[in-house]
Amino acid sequence: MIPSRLFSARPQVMLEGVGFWMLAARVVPGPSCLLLLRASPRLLSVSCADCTKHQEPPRKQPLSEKKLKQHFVDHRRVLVRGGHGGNGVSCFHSEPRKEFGGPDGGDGGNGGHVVLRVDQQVKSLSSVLSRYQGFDGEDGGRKNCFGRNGAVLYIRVPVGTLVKEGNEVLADLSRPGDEFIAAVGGTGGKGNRFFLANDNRAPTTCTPGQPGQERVLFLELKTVAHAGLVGFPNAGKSSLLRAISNARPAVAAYPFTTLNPHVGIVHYEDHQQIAVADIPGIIQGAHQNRGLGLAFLRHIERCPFLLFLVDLSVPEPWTQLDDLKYELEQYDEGLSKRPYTVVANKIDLPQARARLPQLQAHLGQEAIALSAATGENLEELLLRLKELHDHHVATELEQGRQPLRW
Ligand SMILES: Nc1nc2c(ncn2[C@@H]2O[C@H](COP(=O)(O)OP(=O)(O)OP(=O)(O)O)[C@@H](O)[C@H]2O)c(=O)[nH]1
Ligand SMILES: [Mg+2]
Repeated sequence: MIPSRLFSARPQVMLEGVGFWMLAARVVPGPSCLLLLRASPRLLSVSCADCTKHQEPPRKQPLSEKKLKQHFVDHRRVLVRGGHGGNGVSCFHSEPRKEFGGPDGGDGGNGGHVVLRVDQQVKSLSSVLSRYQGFDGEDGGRKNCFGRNGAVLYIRVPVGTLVKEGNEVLADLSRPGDEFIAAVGGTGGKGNRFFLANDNRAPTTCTPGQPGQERVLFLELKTVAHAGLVGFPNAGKSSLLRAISNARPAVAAYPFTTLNPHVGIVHYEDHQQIAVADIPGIIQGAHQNRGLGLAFLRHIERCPFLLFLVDLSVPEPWTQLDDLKYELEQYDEGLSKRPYTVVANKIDLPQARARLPQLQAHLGQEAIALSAATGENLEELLLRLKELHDHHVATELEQGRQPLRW
């Protein structure tokens, strides 16, 4: 028996449906409004007060897959340069009756660092520019005035950004709020006051500010999620993600509809959130660059557990699992050995339902049979997802690591 209060994915979907019907009822013009429209065409431009009062502001349309594709960037080459240090100043204090007041040139301020900072609101590297120049430090001034330090320049990057210089990995920004100093600001120069010594009471020396550090970094995004959805094209990965989460990847009856990874969050009643990543479909021979190749598999490298989605509507569906595992192994050894569960989709189709016992027999294990389209048996998947998540949390804590939190 499955406790119905454990998760809230279906009620949410139903609530959305209720919202839609309420909205539809409101925008239908009332009879008085129709009368007005028929009576005088000139009144058409004047909206009915009754209707406008209840009309809701137009909702923001979700981005289509095509637009997301334009905006989704998962690697970037960036030139970063720290701010230049301010120059030290050489000058002497002088006032009436104190003609030789000594050196009073202040130091220049330090140049500002350029810092990469993880921001959960940022979903891709598309907002990252190709070059960044940090803020310069201010020059020193008279009367021992020190220049102001350059402010830190923050570059906002998504969770899961890998920072590389050449082949060396410098940082792995996998948690919200993580920061990495990409380029250090130059130090400020010294004013002549700094060089005052017993044997030199009137130094004229001052030093210029140092240029900031400059380097070329390669940023690579590896999506961070708890579960990775792996399956052949058209298996229904995006449909399933839409059914269990608030993500809205495009769904269509042709292969390779999804070209970029999408992350959806499954909300449970105990406020637990599990992130599920839908990645483009894999086909046989993907490791030889067939289909979309395997480059996008980096997006499931960070998923501690996997959901293998098998399409029951095609003959011999069990071969899909072997092929998927093989391709994953080709990409990264051990990837297919992560904790996983097999999900058999499209159970609503009669021929698919008939293949289920055969699939179970071939796999030698239970597969979760469901329908992403009708929502049948989604509860079992949600429970299994929670189990996998709890297991992941327990093993991470056992090994003294912090489990991934969303
Ligand atoms: N009958 C039935 N059709 C489904 C079900 N799930 C998905 N489909 C259909 O299968 C087709 C492919 O669905 P998608 O969700 O786009 O499949 P995908 O795995 O994301 O495909 P790619 O993005 O190309 O890899 C669509 O026409 C869906 O309507 C299901 O449970 N039952
Ligand atoms: Mg898809």
